[in-house]
Amino acid sequence: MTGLLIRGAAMLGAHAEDLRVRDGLIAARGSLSPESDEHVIDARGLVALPGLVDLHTHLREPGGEASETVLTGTRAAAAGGFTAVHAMANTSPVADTAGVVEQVQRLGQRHGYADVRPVGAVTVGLAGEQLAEIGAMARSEARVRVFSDDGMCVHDPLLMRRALEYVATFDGVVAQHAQEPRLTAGAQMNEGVLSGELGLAGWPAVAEESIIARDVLLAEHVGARLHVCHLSTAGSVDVVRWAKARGIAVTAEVTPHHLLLTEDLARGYDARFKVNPPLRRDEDVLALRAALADGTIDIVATDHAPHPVEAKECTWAEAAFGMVGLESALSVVQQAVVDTGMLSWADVARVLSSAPARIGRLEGYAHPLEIGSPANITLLDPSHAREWSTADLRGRSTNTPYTGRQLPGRVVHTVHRGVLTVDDGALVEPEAVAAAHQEVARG
Ligand SMILES: NC(=O)N[C@@H](CC(=O)O)C(=O)O
Repeated sequence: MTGLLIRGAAMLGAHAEDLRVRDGLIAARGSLSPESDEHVIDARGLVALPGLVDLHTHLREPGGEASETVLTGTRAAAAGGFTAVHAMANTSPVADTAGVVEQVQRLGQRHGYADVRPVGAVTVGLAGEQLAEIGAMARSEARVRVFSDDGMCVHDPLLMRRALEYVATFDGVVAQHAQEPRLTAGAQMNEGVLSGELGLAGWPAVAEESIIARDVLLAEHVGARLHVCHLSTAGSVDVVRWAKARGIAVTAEVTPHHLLLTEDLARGYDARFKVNPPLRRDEDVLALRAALADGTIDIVATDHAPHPVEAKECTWAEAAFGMVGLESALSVVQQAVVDTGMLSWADVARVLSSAPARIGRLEGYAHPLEIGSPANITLLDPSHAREWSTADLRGRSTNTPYTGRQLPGRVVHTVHRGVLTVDDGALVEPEAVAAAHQEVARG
């Protein structure tokens, strides 16, 4: 089989068409008849989206292979409809040299489930004391464009200024984890009445908002691009809205979980709901949804943060921060903002594919589903609904916050560079994915 014919999918949720995939590209659209060497996919009733792009994934390799690897994480990505992920730098060793980022990128290429774009650390060892080899990572084979100490905030204003100045020279971006460390020492959950009631140290909204306010001003001062990771408060939305109105080159992301879940889930002290930044209040969730709808927030990014069972099945205070999110992202977005009428499927294509690709300077996603574009395609069934369980996960860790929840939508097929990675809801085996990529490469 050298090509694919996808029949009758609703393009970006609008009118139905057939799509022909050849040599890794979208070759034709319209009303098409199958050719003898084509694999035909009946996609009637399915929505066709461009392959999803995650700007914020923790793949854990090297060093954290007990929680996730590049292979298991990209399989989880494919299952969730993603064809590209940006791999965060908080690995062990930290991705702060050209050697580590090249290693991560090559692992992604070898497995073939999704493009893996390494994120480079801003500071050596994420320690916040000395700039990492930013230029070497940018010039490396991995061509790093996104730099982040995610998990840690670049809190020293001078280092942040220097990092912004540096990345501006090659059109890179600093993705800031906005968390003032002094205001969040020992913090366990959102600061408010509930944290007092539960006896858990509070994490004030101002710890996030004050860093964003400082950094948008620094970005303006030096004329650089700033990206703000995982916005979680209504106040952060206000600051970003103000900065954009002023013409500052800032972009912002929200996670699926911050669009759906609130701090009330901490009541049971179940550490599956412990995450950085913490789940906030209803008002924050509504402000984040509205900001995504009006464009103040540019993208949805998963912050997929796998952890081993022992890091979550312990007391709240001892547990690690983080939730897995690649497999559930599209369903949670559908529930929070599509089924509520705030975003169309074309908007979803923007916030989960073309906009994150643009921020990461990733090519091939600018013209979703257009003829001549790389064939990165996600086909989903939005009418499907199911009770979420750990059986829905494809990565190595099970720390999902959605177990027992009704979630809509199901990824039925994922096509990465012309190769099926998910077929009829099931992951395609690694050997078959590798062989199909070789066939595409041979033309
Ligand atoms: N988002 C999370 O809750 N966890 C992240 C890093 C972080 O603490 O931000 C992780 O790497 O586990």
